[in-house]
Amino acid sequence: MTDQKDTLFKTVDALPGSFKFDARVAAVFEDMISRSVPGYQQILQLLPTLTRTFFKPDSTYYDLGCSLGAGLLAMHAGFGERSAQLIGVDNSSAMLTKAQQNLSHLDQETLRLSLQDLQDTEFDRAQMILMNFTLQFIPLADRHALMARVYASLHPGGVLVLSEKLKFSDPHTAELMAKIHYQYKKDQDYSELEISKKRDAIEDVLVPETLEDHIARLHSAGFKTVTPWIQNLQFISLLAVK
Ligand SMILES: Nc1ncnc2c1ncn2[C@@H]1O[C@H](C[S@+](CC[C@H]([NH3+])C(=O)[O-])CC(=O)[O-])[C@@H](O)[C@H]1O
Ligand SMILES: O=C(O)C(=O)Cc1ccccc1
Repeated sequence: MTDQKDTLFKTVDALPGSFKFDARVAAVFEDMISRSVPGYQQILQLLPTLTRTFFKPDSTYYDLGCSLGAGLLAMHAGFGERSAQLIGVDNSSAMLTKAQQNLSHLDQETLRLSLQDLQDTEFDRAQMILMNFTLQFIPLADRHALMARVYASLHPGGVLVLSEKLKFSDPHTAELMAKIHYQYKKDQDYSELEISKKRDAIEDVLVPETLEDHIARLHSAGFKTVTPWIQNLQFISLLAVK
């Protein structure tokens, strides 16, 4: 996947809560998420291994909020020579157009991309469902119902991979993590102005929750085994097995 450097907030004015997954974001998204989310590449690197661990021939692998298709590509790498189906869902046409290009080498039996709101998506039976930093954009009140439908769609023994930005209930921990993440962004060549504009733009659009709230929701949706498998600062990835 090729991509431009993310200079969006060097030029764009950021009104509070104005962040959208439009064409300007899609054009720089790979660079944006890699330079903003420590450990994003690590998750993608481990996904083929996870896919092989849970692989079930001819079953379905979802990426909900698939953006440019990075997670679909990583799961496909885990298929090896074996056949299975990938379904990517995203409600941003700018993202999905680029995903189509990035995944154009996959045939129609292997890949389906669906331009849809997750809230309106009916899920087929699946072996693995990836939600890599997507639930955080779903309205809080709708999250439980969505996770209950995700649980219902999985085969017994199937796995949900849920990656999210965390909120911390202890203010000292919250401040510490925010401080290191701020430095991380500066180290990635974002200016202080770019960082503060992005923070304003995603306010109330990306709504993080605590680890405890995520774990409690996953258990109440029915998952028996729920565990973090990767964490970098406030960016965590959980495994939930049915
Ligand atoms: N209601 C919704 N329905 C469908 N899609 C949605 C919805 N809300 C948001 N999205 C989509 O969810 C994606 C979230 S980005 C995921 C990164 C990717 N998983 C990756 O591994 O590269 C994460 C981030 O930007 O932090 C965007 O493409 C939105 O259009
Ligand atoms: O930039 C941030 O602070 C984030 O929380 C990550 C992010 C990455 C891509 C789009 C929106 C938020």
